Amino acid sequence: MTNFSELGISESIMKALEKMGFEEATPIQAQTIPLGITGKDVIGQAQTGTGKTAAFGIPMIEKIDPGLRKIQGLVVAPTRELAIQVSEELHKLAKFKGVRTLPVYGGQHMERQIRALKDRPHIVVATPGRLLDHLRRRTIRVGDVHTAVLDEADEMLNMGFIDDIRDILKAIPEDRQTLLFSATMPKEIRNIAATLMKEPAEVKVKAKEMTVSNIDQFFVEVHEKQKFDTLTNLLDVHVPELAIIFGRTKKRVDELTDGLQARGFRAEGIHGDLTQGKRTSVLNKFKFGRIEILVATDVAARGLDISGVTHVYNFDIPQDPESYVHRIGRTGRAGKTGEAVSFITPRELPHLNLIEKVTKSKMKRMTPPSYDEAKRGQQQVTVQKLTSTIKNKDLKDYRETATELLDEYDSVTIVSAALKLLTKERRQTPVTLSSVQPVSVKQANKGKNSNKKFRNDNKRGYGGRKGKPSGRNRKFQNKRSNTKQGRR
Ligand SMILES: Nc1ncnc2c1ncn2[C@@H]1O[C@H](COP(=O)(O)OP(=O)(O)OP(=O)(O)O)[C@@H](O)[C@H]1O
Ligand SMILES: [Mg+2]
Repeated sequence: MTNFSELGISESIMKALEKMGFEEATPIQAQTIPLGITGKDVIGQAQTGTGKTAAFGIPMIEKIDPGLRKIQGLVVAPTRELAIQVSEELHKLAKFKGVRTLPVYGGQHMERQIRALKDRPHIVVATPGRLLDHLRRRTIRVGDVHTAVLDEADEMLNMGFIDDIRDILKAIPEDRQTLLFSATMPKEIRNIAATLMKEPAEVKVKAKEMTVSNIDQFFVEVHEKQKFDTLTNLLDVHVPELAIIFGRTKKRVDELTDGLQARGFRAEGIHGDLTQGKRTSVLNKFKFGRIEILVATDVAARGLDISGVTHVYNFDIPQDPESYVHRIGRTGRAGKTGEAVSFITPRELPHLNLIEKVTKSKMKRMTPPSYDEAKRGQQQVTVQKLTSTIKNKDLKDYRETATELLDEYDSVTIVSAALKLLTKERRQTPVTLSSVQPVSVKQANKGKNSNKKFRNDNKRGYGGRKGKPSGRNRKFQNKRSNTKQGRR
């Protein structure tokens, strides 16, 4: 581990790092911050949850002149929630320097956003579609931007976004510094990236596996029709602090959420068809623990940093290995441990092998718990509640009634009744989900080593926009008012 003081960071940021409780630099930070400060273009790749945000944020903030009230740093991120989060992290890092950051994303009121932009932030963190809208309307000026960052660069350069990103970068002065970061960087994307940069230094934090070792990875072989019961049994046995469950489509997410709620779980869904207000409120509820389960499409797969996520379930196995890496990376962050469980139908077993091969990691087979085991899991939760009440609560108001009860019934009967009352018995409400096609290796391999793979993703509502005009010369076209980027 490296001390931040060895990296040439100025005092105001050092103070911020101390306040944030960052004691030592992570490897990607140690390797890219000094390079970034020299002004070099950097492609940075390191596992999920290892602090890439500060790795690109610190060099960018170092170069900002707070006295110049112009946008000097621009970060582009694939989803709205990520833009908000990155902006918040940069704000924390930059506040003692007097550098102001602003997130700019689709689904937010345009007029309000324009007013906020007129307030002259130094750094803007934006989603591509909304950023292009502003560029076209000339409500954002990027002529003074000296540092451009693509967070989740491989996602941003996939076929759904590449033209937008090219247009955005073309609007920024050529002598800029460009920083690209992600946990995954398929070769074909890296080649595209290089065309947008000036002799980039490639920094890849060496790791045997693409996934972090502090995530325990499991798979459960399960027939499609048994998936839902298996999921609720697992949840009862694991008792996650916070869990994210990934489903393949928006409809699937809605159905899963309804089913989980019917069985008494505090779950809500997030996907691109919800209003931005709803998306924000669901995510906030999850962050603050008012719901325990977030059911999501891949809209929540990249970059989101929510502490307390102990479990990730791939209710549907993702199509591409990169998506697997990012999804499970929502747990096991900043050195914490986590558990990931992927549901695989028998026909999908070859796909599991493919993911393991590409990510160079192994998923251990997990035997799904039975309903009885799930019930015992729930009882254990009650027992814990009961014992902590015995230890910590003043029970004197209840003693007299308890003694009376003991005159009438034996103690085991009374305790059993109390346990029954306190235990969340899952109503065995039958839940039926619409059937989905299994993922096949053939399907997933189609377009491997070409960008078609990403085009397929976009058809699934994986980040691209519908009805998007194509062609490179459509710079800031007027027709593009209703942009839908980031909607999954
Ligand atoms: N040096 C550090 N010491 C302690 N915590 C850190 C350090 N750097 C970053 N963190 C914290 O670690 C968490 C993960 O950081 P971050 O979100 O930047 O990871 P990431 O590499 O971008 O992950 P992903 O690939 O999922 O986007 C955050 O909560 C961040 O505040
Ligand atoms: Mg990140």
